[in-house]
Amino acid sequence: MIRFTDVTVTYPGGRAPALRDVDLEVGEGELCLVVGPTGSGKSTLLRAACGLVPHFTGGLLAGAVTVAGRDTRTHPPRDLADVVGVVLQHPADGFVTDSVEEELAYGMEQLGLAPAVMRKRVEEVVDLMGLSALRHRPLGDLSGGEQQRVAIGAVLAAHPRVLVLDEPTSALDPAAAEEVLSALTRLVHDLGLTVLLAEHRLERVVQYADRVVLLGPDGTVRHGDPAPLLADSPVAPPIVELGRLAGWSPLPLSVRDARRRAAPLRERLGSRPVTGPARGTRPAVVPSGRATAAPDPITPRVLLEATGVHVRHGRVHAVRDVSLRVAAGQTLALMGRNGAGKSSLLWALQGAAPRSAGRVAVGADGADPARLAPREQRRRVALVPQEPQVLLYLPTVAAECAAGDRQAGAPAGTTAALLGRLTGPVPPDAHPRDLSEGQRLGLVLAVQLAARPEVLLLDEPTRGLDYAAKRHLRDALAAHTAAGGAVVLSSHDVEFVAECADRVALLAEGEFVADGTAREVLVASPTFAPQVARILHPAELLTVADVAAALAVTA
Ligand SMILES: Nc1ncnc2c1ncn2[C@@H]1O[C@H](COP(=O)(O)OP(=O)(O)OP(=O)(O)O)[C@@H](O)[C@H]1O
Ligand SMILES: Nc1ncnc2c1ncn2[C@@H]1O[C@H](COP(=O)(O)OP(=O)(O)OP(=O)(O)O)[C@@H](O)[C@H]1O
Repeated sequence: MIRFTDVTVTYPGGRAPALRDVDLEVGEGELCLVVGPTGSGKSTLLRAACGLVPHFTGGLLAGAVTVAGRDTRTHPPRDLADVVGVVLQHPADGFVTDSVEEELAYGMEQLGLAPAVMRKRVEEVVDLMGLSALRHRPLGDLSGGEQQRVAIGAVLAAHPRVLVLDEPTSALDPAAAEEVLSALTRLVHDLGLTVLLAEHRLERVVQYADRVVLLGPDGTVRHGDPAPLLADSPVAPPIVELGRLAGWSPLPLSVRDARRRAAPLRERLGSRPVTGPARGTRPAVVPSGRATAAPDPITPRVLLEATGVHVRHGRVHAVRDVSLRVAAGQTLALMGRNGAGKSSLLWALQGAAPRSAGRVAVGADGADPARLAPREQRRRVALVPQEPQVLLYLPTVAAECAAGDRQAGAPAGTTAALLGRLTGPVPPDAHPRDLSEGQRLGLVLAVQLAARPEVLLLDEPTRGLDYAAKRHLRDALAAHTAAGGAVVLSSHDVEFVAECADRVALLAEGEFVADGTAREVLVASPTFAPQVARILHPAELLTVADVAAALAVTA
């Protein structure tokens, strides 16, 4: 269905090809998963499969790509629209209408389908993607995850034979991701849909894949059955890392298979009570209606305190009467369904979003961040938003890094060094617009980390980041809190939260419904438990590092 013949892609100004000598055939009815480190060329491969490379991105494509027998050199994307549906990394950029229902119908209108057919198909995707509560909403008002689901629904409504999806679950909560992936798998199995899908959170998708395409750092690819390919892959989900630690062969890729293999390991761990390191014993959420108590003298300095915060967007009450307190040294993760109010709360804490009620105080003098001068505000509380590119405005990576150093009063090279640690080498003369998703996020994170604000707020900070980059980010955040800062992050990435948060608070419909140590909240949750906790339950371990440490103790 999709064929790459000896394909090499070179971008203008690129020092090396982004893809090199790729030969690949994806058969009809196959779900093919594209994996690889940050910036390794996954999006380039996907864009080549639907003709966007080189027709829209520029650059040079040598070799040939055919989709359903059509050569992309002679068939630009508009000539492929009847067979290929595409959702790229920023679904909102692809929206062409104003409301959810219009967007679901738009692709079909372009194909000239009869109104009765369109009507029926809109109902089908509303059910398939769980969009009934959103169908009359304006697109501009949707949360990140809501947008992602609408974008996937809109391409499915046109009944493509091939679906190209770039990180389709990156903004989805774990339950929504599972629903969307099962729906896609049904279409693959029952209707022969062909799916080419790139994803960093392999723990979410690998069990659905028929085949994996693994990109190397030099643009070359290997492909084959998922388990043998992942056995020595540099990018591997926790289940594979655990399998490697336990010496399982062949590697199980689903939690169910791993649980079957893990009985001896559970027994070994079960010989004494095992829990991971105790982190985050200090509550962050202040129960509703209770005045926040004055911190006692041994409590670390409170850096941010919110009391009774309420955020409304028109008729939507996104955050309701939320109180929380974040102290120096603390990393608090906000989790919850798509649309639960996490981004709205983060913007309210930073001061940019209008609060309809409540108070936010930062720093020793308890100043409201919304009233501080920009420079002082940035020193006390900084936010990396869900769409981080909005903070980038200079023409090169080097210029952004230099501005970051200047703003932070940090020695020259500080921001660039942080960026290099997070995502590996990034060409300094590249335009930020031309970076891969993970490289661009890495750049914004580096600028904000270099500035060392007292409180760092991060909205979904792992999109586009591979496992190594996430470990570096975890270490950078740990260094930030060890130096007396605090971090509040919102994330659907349960594995990342398990690695780095000491406290987790769950939001539902704008209110806190749970607050506890990462272990208390994650281990017990059917939705938010990381892979290791699911496989080794009842041992209360969250990460592969926790398991290694527990085994060392039991040895
Ligand atoms: N339009 C462009 N012009 C120049 N270089 C580009 C362009 N798009 C991507 N690149 C470069 O090509 C390389 C591969 O980028 P690509 O976006 O395909 O990676 P990726 O594997 O999808 O990354 P991520 O995991 O961060 O999404 C990167 O080094 C990137 O900087
Ligand atoms: N500008 C807006 N106008 C109207 N409603 C909005 C606006 N922004 C957000 N909302 C709604 O407020 C609610 C909370 O949105 P928010 O973006 O805070 O959720 P979230 O928990 O961050 O979601 P996600 O996990 O999908 O990013 C959602 O129902 C969303 O549709």
